[in-house]
Amino acid sequence: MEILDGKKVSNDIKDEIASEVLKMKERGEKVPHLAAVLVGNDGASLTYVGSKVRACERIGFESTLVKMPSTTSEIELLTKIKELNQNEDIDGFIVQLPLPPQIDTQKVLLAVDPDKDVDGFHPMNFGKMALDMSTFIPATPFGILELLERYNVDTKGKHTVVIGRSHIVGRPMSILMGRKGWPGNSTVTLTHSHTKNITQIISQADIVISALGVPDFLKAEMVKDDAVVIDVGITRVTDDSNPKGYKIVGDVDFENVSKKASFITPVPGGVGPMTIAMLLKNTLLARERHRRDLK
Ligand SMILES: Nc1nc(=O)c2c([nH]1)NC[C@@H]1CN(c3ccc(C(=O)N[C@@H](CCC(=O)O)C(=O)O)cc3)C=[N+]21
Repeated sequence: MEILDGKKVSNDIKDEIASEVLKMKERGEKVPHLAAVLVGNDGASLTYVGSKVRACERIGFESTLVKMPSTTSEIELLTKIKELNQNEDIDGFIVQLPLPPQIDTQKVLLAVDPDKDVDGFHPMNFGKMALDMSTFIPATPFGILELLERYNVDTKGKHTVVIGRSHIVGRPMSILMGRKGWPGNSTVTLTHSHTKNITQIISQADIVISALGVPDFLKAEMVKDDAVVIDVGITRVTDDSNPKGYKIVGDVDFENVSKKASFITPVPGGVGPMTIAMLLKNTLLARERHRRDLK
């Protein structure tokens, strides 16, 4: 069994981006600028956005954190998005999800300028992704592809089973794994809460990507020998022995599944850190495109 070490690979990627930023500075160019909008003060969201801003600082990006109260109206958020769309200095921005219930998430995602949509959540970018056009690929699926690539995991002709059909992980992942090229050329089954005989389907998978959010869902008995197991789950559970008072657990019973798997991602230290690295990569891409457009 080999661990797909997202912590290490994400650090490699951040180093690569940092050296690109250095070259930009040497050429006297503007460095990439990422903005993040956080509505409300959900604990997990604060942690993630904080990690994104810290990562920007580490690699030499400019970053802006826009904090708005949980009582923010849809109009107020849409106005802020318009501002960010028009702000020439900002290359890319994200609106951290989930949003409070008074705000229609679909309206918000549609309002983001597709050229600044480094999350890849705008329908235009989602469509381009499905059609193999150059675009921003959502950071979590992008991170999983990058891990598979850097560890030379063979995906051609393999049966990939994706568990969960969320718009930000499961659905795009199912599309990406079936695309031409590598990592791709996989035969994909997208499973969800209405899937019949899900355990039987999972047992046939060469590659399992679990994006469910149910701790310990995936057990060793459910996976084939030598399966590749990607754990996208990130559930916080209380843990009094941890100074933070909680720990992060994935969907996979790592201790037992790892004995059977050929490759496996840990939680923490797997897909999570990759998500942040690929958001930065998309922001670098946005900066480069933006610069070319200005010429
Ligand atoms: N517009 C938007 N874009 C997102 O990309 C987005 C979002 N909204 N909403 C929430 C999810 C979740 N997400 C994570 C990012 C990093 C870790 C991460 O770094 N996890 C660490 C642990 C971090 C911890 O200690 O909490 C790890 O797995 O090792 C996890 C999850 C991005 N998301």
